Amino acid sequence: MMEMSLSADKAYHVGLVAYYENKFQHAFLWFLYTLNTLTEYSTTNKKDLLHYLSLSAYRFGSQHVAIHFCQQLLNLDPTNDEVKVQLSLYRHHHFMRTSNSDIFTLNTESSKYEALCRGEVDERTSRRQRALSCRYSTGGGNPRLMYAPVKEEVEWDEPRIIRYHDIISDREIEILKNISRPLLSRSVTKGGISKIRTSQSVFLEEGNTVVARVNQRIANITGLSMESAEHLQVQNYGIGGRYEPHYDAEDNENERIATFLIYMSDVEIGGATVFPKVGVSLKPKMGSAVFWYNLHKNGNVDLNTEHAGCPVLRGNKWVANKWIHEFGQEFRRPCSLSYWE
Ligand SMILES: O=C(O)CCC(=O)C(=O)O
Ligand SMILES: [Fe+2]
Repeated sequence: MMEMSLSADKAYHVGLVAYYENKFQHAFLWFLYTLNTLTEYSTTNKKDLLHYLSLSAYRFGSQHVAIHFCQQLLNLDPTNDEVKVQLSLYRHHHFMRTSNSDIFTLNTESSKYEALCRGEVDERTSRRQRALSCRYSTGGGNPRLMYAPVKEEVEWDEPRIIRYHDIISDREIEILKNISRPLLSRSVTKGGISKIRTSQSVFLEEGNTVVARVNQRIANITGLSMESAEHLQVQNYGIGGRYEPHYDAEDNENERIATFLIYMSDVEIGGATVFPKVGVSLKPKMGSAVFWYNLHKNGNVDLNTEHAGCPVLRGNKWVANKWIHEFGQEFRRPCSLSYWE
């Protein structure tokens, strides 16, 4: 196998991107890699690199590391007054205490999410595995599914996450992609365009027969009313595209009671849907869908349903979201007054 390693210049570039996204610990580690792999052929300027090494250490809260690299910069450029000022600032500045001042060990708040995305966590212990099962389902006796039951697999017990296999054909997927492509635009979150959600998406209205058919199928499978559901949202992620940990629902009236997420592609590497609070990772499988309730029966957000779409590392990811709301489900998923459910 060919040995692949990232050049110093490319690593420097990655470091800069991380730095300007305020991910200082990541940035620092990329800059450190750059420093260790720098050769006479590299175009990266060593002074710039040392400057960013000290800055990212400073921003991360590691005073001695910031001073160390600032000192190295001064050795290389002894007459630079700006660096002298910087160094004295570092020496006298009151540093913010961070939860982890060991800069070499990645330990950020999002570490569980990242570890899940790297495939390093699997909470599916054998005890837990035994609680999981698969079966053919008729959506609770829905006549439309009596002779064509769907393959249902329990992916997780709490929160209950169900995977439905082969619920949409390759042909239907192709049609949905084709009608979406010219309409896609940068996805937004509640606050508008955001670095935490880097994908393109479009809401598709029911006018198209395939869209209407897919919506009807979701109603059949889940047994829920589509009365207050949002339009089907097709979403496409390119390389690096992701959606960082978030909840689909908030504490408002008529919230997103459930999410039905259809995978319209496989992803070669990356792109899993992960639930950091419980440690579950769902691999996109074209033609399958996953379903979960975002709300407890008492209407509160189920805090374990926090989830993310991991960065796509290789390939291209297509999904379609159907967000189903509370209104209309009163008799289909009765509410509970209990604090616990
Ligand atoms: O792409 C995924 O795997 C998750 C998408 C998601 O969570 C969303 O769009 O709300
Ligand atoms: Fe989501």
